[in-house]
Amino acid sequence: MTMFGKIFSKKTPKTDVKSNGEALNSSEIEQFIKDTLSHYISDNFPQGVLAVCQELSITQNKKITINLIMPFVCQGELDLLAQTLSENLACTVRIKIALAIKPVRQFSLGNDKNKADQDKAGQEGTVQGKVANIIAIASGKGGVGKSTTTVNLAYALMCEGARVGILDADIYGPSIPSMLGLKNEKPSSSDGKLMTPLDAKGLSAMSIGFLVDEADATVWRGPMASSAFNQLLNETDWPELDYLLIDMPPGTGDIQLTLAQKVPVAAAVIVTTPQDIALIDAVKGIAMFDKVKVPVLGIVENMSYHLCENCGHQSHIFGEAGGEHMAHDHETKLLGQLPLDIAIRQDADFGESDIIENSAGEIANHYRKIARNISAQLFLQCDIASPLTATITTRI
Ligand SMILES: Nc1ncnc2c1ncn2[C@@H]1O[C@H](COP(=O)(O)OP(=O)(O)OP(=O)(O)O)[C@@H](O)[C@H]1O
Repeated sequence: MTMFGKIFSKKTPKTDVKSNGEALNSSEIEQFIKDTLSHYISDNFPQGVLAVCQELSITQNKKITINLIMPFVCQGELDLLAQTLSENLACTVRIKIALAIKPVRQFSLGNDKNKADQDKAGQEGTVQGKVANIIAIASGKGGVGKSTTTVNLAYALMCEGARVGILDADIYGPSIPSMLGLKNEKPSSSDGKLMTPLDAKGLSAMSIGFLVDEADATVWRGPMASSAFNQLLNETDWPELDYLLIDMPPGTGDIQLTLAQKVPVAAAVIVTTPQDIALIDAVKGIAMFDKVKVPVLGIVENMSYHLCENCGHQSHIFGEAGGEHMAHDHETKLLGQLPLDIAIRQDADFGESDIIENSAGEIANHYRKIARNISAQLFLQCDIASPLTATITTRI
């Protein structure tokens, strides 16, 4: 299996001049750009960029700007392609991406109660009408860094240009408020019916932790927890969002199964560490989503290695390549690996975000790459317009 992020780009000739020494004219430059875009192959562009691009326009002045409308986040990846084009054309080339992210699934939930919830949500213009795609972030085992990863992936998707919300479904240990720097904050309501989500550096956030004391929530039994969660999801006045990430409670018991069934989830992502006991529970997580027919996009291996700040040595504290083997054995993708890094722990503890402060930094790059893989795989694996599942028409 290939590790995500490797780019398999077909070589294009260095070509600011023709073989006879003449400079390329503007239509030759345009053709060269289109050829490069269609021949660029990576895990997220298995059939090139043009196969998934919805609109392309090119402006040529002193600089060249390529405007693309895309169905998933990819700015960080295509910035690298713009660099290659700049070198090849001996001129500054920028790729500007506008996103047109559509819901990959339509829902008609089975039982009457769910249907009623859904209708109510639809009428009130909340989750069904406003949120394009809900992605559940789950882990079989507790403490593997699921909440930390959810928060950072939400910021990373935002850095890539998406409109993102986060919903803390970890009813028994809502840690998202403090990770977002919103501890002790309360949501308001403009109409006395729907709650306005809190804003965390541009993310729309909702958590049971905003509404009740942590100690009160921990004693809730299944139905109470599940109805509290439904309220959070459907009685929040979500703005228009491309993605709503749900931080699921750890485990694969009844509560998790009920949530996975009740929520109109487009797909799930499993977070694990490379440790054997975490992997065994992560497999249970995959099985749980299979049971309720929610596609699993892949797994994120957290705390994969620690990089010594002094000598740069990589140590695999929780074992090596466990996530990769598991993904292979269960025919899913390894969406990426994250280091065990003190800065990640400190940001989570202090409610800060290096991803927002330093969006081109090393930590941001790790999360942004995984965020792009999630967004692309959701489109490629689940959307009817995906070139892997259907033929699409490209408008150029
Ligand atoms: N990549 C990382 N590097 C360093 N510390 C991390 C990393 N990921 C998570 N942590 C730290 O590990 C601890 C557990 O993380 P977190 O609360 O996100 O786990 P969880 O799986 O959501 O836990 P729970 O099962 O309680 O919901 C936290 O202190 C967090 O700061």
